[in-house]
Amino acid sequence: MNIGYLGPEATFTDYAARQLFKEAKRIPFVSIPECMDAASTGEIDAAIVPLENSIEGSVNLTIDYLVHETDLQIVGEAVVPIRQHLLVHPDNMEKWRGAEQIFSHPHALAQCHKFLHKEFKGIPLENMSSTAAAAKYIKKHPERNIAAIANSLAAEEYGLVAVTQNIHDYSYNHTVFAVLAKEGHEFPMSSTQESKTSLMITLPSDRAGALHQVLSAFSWRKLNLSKIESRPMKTGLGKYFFIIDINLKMDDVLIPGAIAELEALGCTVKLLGSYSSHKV
Ligand SMILES: O=C(O)C(=O)Cc1ccccc1
Repeated sequence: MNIGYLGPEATFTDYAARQLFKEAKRIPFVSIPECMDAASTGEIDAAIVPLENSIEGSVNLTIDYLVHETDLQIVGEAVVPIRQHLLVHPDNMEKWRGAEQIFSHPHALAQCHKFLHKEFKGIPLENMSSTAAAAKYIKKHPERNIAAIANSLAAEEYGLVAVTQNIHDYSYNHTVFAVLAKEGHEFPMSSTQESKTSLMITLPSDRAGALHQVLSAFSWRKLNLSKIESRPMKTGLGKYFFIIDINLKMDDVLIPGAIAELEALGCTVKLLGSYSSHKV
């Protein structure tokens, strides 16, 4: 089995892939859309990409690409603890406090905002496609006094030194990674914790109380929701769709009943996936 992930080697996504798919061949991609496209075309069996972080919120690129650009479904998710460290080239380990630029994925920079504000005020931050891409760049440029924010796997992989550990601003820092595949793909994944069903819902336009009616379709069936999030439709200001997560695997009665009720209200409903969540 071939699993694509946001690379290069030693990203947090790579760590999630290693934990979930111990036997699979892992293939790195330079961006989330490229990884998802490869799953759509069948080049890989599944894509694993970051979906949501407990400090920074949703990875909008993943949600928007999933909804607007692909036919993929969510077939599983992994919840991974995230520890961010400041990594430098061994040549620079004595002078890292004078680093002139700090590189990382935008989510990682945001997770360490307070640390950066305190220790590196005014120092330029550079967005990279992933934390490991930042670490790889630092490895290639020993002549520059620069640093990356990345994990200990990346420190090992790229021969860097973690000069300050656990620099994320809140000790509870977890990211959810989604496993995406074409409809009908079943994945053997171990240690199931809980089940979820994710729906994308578009409301009928300009109807007072439409969202209230949507929520009541779940509420009177006692369907527990774990997430409701709105994202722009990208067709005009004020036009949004909703992502709703139900804490239950797709069944024969309750969820189909709720979907039928929503459609009768004039909503459009798309199943994004019904899957298991794994704590790794
Ligand atoms: O850049 C990475 O290592 C990723 O896998 C994306 C990411 C970035 C920051 C926190 C969690 C995941």
